[in-house]
Amino acid sequence: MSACKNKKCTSLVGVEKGRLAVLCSVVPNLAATLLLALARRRLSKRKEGPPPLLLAVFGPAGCGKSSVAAALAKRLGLPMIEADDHHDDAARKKMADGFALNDDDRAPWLIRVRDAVASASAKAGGAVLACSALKSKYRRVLASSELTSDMAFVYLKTSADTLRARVEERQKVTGHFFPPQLVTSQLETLEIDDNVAAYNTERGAGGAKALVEHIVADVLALQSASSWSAPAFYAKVNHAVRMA
Ligand SMILES: Nc1ncnc2c1ncn2[C@@H]1O[C@H](COP(=O)(O)OP(=O)(O)OP(=O)(O)O)[C@@H](O)[C@H]1O
Ligand SMILES: O=C(O)[C@H](O)[C@@H](O)[C@H](O)[C@H](O)CO
Repeated sequence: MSACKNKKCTSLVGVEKGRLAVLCSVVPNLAATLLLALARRRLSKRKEGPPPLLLAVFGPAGCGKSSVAAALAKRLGLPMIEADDHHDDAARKKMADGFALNDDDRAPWLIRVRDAVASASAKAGGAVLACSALKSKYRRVLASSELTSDMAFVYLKTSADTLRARVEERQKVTGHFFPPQLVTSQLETLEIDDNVAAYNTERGAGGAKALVEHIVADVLALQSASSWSAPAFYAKVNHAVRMA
């Protein structure tokens, strides 16, 4: 049996080298045909409409991600996904008992959250997520499926004192499971890189409501110029303090 002579084909084979070589000997130019079909599918998907608007509001406990994500979702007419709803009982108990989650605890949870966002976004053409997503690699997991790859990350920058005060107050008032003593570990775990749009939650008057309007204005400005994308969003906000 002769091996496939198509150069593109040899670059495609990888795992299925043997089987694809056999197929290519039967169907001439199979690899080129497959590549063309794939490119056409991608193109037709893009032509169907604007890319989904996927925002992930993230940061340590108490930064306001649940409040801000809920208001953003309402304002933008999109579903909201709350990552806390996807923690299993063991993880909730661990945190309630005063122990921080580690990478292993968070790994399956991040996949569940990613998949929930993907399915909500596929139905609604976008979604707003509230998720701690403290490390860069956690954010990469959230954006790791085809349907979530356009996810834009909104970081709510908040001082340690404010975080502690908000989490303490919330626990007193609502009996929320997350204890204030875990705020330190949240801050130690937090990693901020260039792939985020950072908003300061403590500057200016108007609290969470005004903050949401700033975020919406930035997003809509890019959308109305047909230039919405996560990198364009980061460049526009560029870590600037938006609550001046
Ligand atoms: N910008 C803000 N200004 C003042 N208070 C705020 C602001 N954002 C949120 N809060 C208050 O802080 C508390 C924590 O907010 P929220 O539950 O939204 O935070 P979170 O980041 O989702 O926390 P967690 O991840 O622990 O659930 C709430 O009582 C909320 O009303
Ligand atoms: O990654 C984590 O450590 C968790 O997601 C926490 O951030 C909590 O669930 C949340 O803050 C409580 O609401």
